[in-house]
Amino acid sequence: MSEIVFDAVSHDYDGVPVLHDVSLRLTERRIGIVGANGSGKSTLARMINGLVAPAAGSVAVDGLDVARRGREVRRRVGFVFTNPDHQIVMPTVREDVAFSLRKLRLPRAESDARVDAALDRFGLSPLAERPAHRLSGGQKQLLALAAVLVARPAVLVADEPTTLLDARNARLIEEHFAELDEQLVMVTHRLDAVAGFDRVLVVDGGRIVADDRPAAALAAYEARIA
Ligand SMILES: Nc1ncnc2c1ncn2[C@@H]1O[C@H](COP(=O)(O)OP(=O)(O)OP(=O)(O)O)[C@@H](O)[C@H]1O
Repeated sequence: MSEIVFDAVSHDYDGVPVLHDVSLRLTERRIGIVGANGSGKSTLARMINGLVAPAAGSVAVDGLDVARRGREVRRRVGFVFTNPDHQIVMPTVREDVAFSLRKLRLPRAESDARVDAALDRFGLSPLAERPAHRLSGGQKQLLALAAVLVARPAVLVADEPTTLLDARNARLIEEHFAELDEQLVMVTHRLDAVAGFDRVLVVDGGRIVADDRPAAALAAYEARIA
């Protein structure tokens, strides 16, 4: 597994503090981040691949400082957004998955094989030639996942990947996440989704207020919101 290290990280947006002196070392395979709206979860998640640069402190992935070695870090860390429309960039499903490989300059046959395998892994092969923007919400999120994982990141960060989905699709996507071999850091409001994870962080007011195995962390969270 990769080692994700937050060292004394604080952050503010336009002078409004949102994270306060967060230090963490994340090495587990499946890590959940839960907490109230506006508590700082997305900001924390986005720092792992440099979408947000900390105002103070530093974040490193496998010893690579995210602020200085962003390109290398982003090769290791894939990111899945809440809204898949924000990351679908090509007209068809197949083209969108293939687009993720463009920078790797792989031989055509290898690139085709990897795209086929990624489509197959998420049940998208029958939709390969369909316009990506006409997929259902659940299918779009599967496409976003396929398009990120085809590049073989070591770590996947997902920021509320099921929030826009109906209950059935949310469960389907969560099942896919649960089966991933890649290291996963997932922000979610669906507490059931992280119950089987290795570690759960509870964020409140920009601080990590619980950091434990799921049962203990979720009990601490529920006690706070009761
Ligand atoms: N780009 C931004 N500019 C200004 N303020 C921001 C920005 N992004 C987030 N914030 C603010 O920072 C705080 C933390 O936001 P963040 O998105 O990290 O929280 P969150 O825990 O993920 O919330 P939610 O569960 O609602 O998605 C909030 O008060 C939010 O309004």
